[in-house]
Parts: sequence; C-alpha cells; structure tokens
Amino acid sequence: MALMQSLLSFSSSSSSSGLKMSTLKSVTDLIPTHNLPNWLTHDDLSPGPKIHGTKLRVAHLGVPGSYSEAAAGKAYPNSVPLPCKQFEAAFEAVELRIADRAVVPVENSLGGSIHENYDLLLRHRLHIVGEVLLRVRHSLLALPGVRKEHLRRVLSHPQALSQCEHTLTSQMGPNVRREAFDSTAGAAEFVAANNLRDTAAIASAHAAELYGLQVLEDGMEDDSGNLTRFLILAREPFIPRTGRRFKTSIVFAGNDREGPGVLFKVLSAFGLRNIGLTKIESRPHRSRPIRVLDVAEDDILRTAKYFEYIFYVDFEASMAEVRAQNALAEVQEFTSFLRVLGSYPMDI
Ligand SMILES: O=C(O)C(=O)Cc1ccccc1
Repeated sequence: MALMQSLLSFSSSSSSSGLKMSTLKSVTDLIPTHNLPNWLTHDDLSPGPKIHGTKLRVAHLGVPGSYSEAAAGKAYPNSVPLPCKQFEAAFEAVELRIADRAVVPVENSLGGSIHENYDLLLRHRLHIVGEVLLRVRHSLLALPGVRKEHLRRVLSHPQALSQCEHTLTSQMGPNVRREAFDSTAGAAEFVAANNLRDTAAIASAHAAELYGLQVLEDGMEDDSGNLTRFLILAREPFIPRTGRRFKTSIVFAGNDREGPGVLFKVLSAFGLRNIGLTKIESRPHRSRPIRVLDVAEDDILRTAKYFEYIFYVDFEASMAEVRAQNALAEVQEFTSFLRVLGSYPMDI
C-alpha cells in the first residue's frame, strides 16, 4: 500500500512537471532516483495496528470508559476508538468503512450470551477475525458527597445490571429501581451531566475518573471471576493457518429432511474427528419459527410441531486444517444454510 501511495503521488507530481503518460515505456522510466518510493516493510503487510499508514479505527459500544472500549484497546493498543450508541452502529461503521474493526461482546460468565450480537452477526456480512477476553470489574458510582442511602435509582447497561443483580439487592434493598442505559459509561456520564443526586451508575472505576464521580462500592459483580468475551469483526476474513490455536465460528440451520435430529448429526461430525466444541448457542429461526412434521406413533399418524432454530457453534480448529474442512463438508449435508463466521486465533 505504501508503494501504491508513493506511486500515485509520484504520478500526479510527474504530470504537473509536464510529462505525458503516453510517452512513458514503463513505470521505471518514471521514477527518478531522488523520488523512489519507500521500501515496503513488514508493518505495511501484516494486519497490525496500522492500516494504509494511519491508525486502525475500532468501533465499539459506549462513550469513553465503557468495557467495550477497554476490550478494543486490549486488542489494538494503538488504535483510534470509535464510540457507537448501539451495537448495530458498530457493525455498520465497519461495513460503511468508517471503522476498520468492531469489537462487540458476545458472552459473559455471569450474564450468559448477548443474543443481540448473535443476531447481528447473522444479519451483517462481517467476519470474525479475533476474540478478546476481558475481566470486568463493576463499581457503584455516584456524585461526590452522595451516600448509598440517598439512592433511589441505578442506571447501567442491561448486561452490567444482570451481572450485579444479587449484590445490588443485598446492598441497596428492594426499593432502588434498576434502569437500562445504552452503556455503562454512558450511564456514568448521564448521572454526572445531569447532577443526579438520587441516582447511581454501575460502570468501571475508569468511567468514575473520566466523569468526576466517586466510587461508592467496588466489586459489584456477583462473581469475582466475571469475564466477558468480545469478538473482533472486520470486512475481510483472517487467513487461517495451522500451528497456532485457532477457533472457528459457524452458523447453520437444519434442512427439511433432518428434523430434530440435525443437532446430533452436526455435533458428531466434529466429535468423530476429535474436534472440541467451545460453545453452542441457538436462536429462533425468524423466517421459519415452527416446523410441522407428521410422526407415526403406535401406528397412528400424528402432527408434531417443533420450534426451528439457527445454531451457532464454535469449534477448536482452524479452517486450514483438513479435519475441519471435512467436518464442514459433512455438516453441509444436514443443513439448509451454513456460514463460516470466521476462523481466528484464540485469546489464551
Ligand atoms: O456498557 C458497556 O460498557 C459495554 O461495553 C457493554 C458491556 C456491559 C457489561 C459487560 C461487558 C460489556
């Protein structure tokens, strides 16, 4: 890319000096030694924190101080964060080339899966190129001078509220309302900007510093090992390799022939090849929520109704491995659609 840019800038400067392209025999004719393009370096070619010579722009949920911003910074320390109001805006930012990557949470050790992002993975055409595990420590934040007994309301992202549910009840009693906010850091900013003395936010200690709030209580999460897994999304896939620990994420729906047996068949395609599964998630099949099947029971034909699902599976292998390719070839026989969402290095 550096070479391309240098050539492009060179050709425009050469035309201004009056050289006509038609008179040139080759590009080397054009390059006077004092204007040689820079050498291509490893940095120009490897997917690192720089793209096109500028810093990588990483879209994430929430204003500065959000956990998604922290995950984006962990994945790409020298990147430019691009705060988004909703998860979908982060997906769109990458699609529209406003951002180079999006970092979105998909599961948490306490709150479980973040279904919205599973649905967005299916609706958008981005590739998973990596994952980040982040230890999430929640704090109860309020304006300076406010005490716990003044509080009537706690604002935060629904994920954070659910991760602190028991601690909130035991510390604040039943009379404190929980209200959902776009992001944890957004809730902290809102409390500060509106001078709310009866309202606290659940957010990071970093958000407290940014918005001038005090930490009333640390470690609000219901379990001290609270961990969130984020996915890194890009327009182009990561080229899978062998020799490094890779994960592959797929999504599929069963075909008309298989009925409720599809999941067993798909999982055995991996099991028989010794490929470990790290995650399975199901979501309702929106365009075909119910399937009606005729089943014989005691020689009587009855009609059975099943919910139809879309399944998301993560397995521990790279798409560069033959056993993974064979497993997917087999899975394809049982499915009406199958998409590889990405094959990417594991965060270990
Ligand atoms: O609201 C945030 O700060 C987020 O990034 C979403 C979130 C909330 C709780 C845990 C992980 C991510």
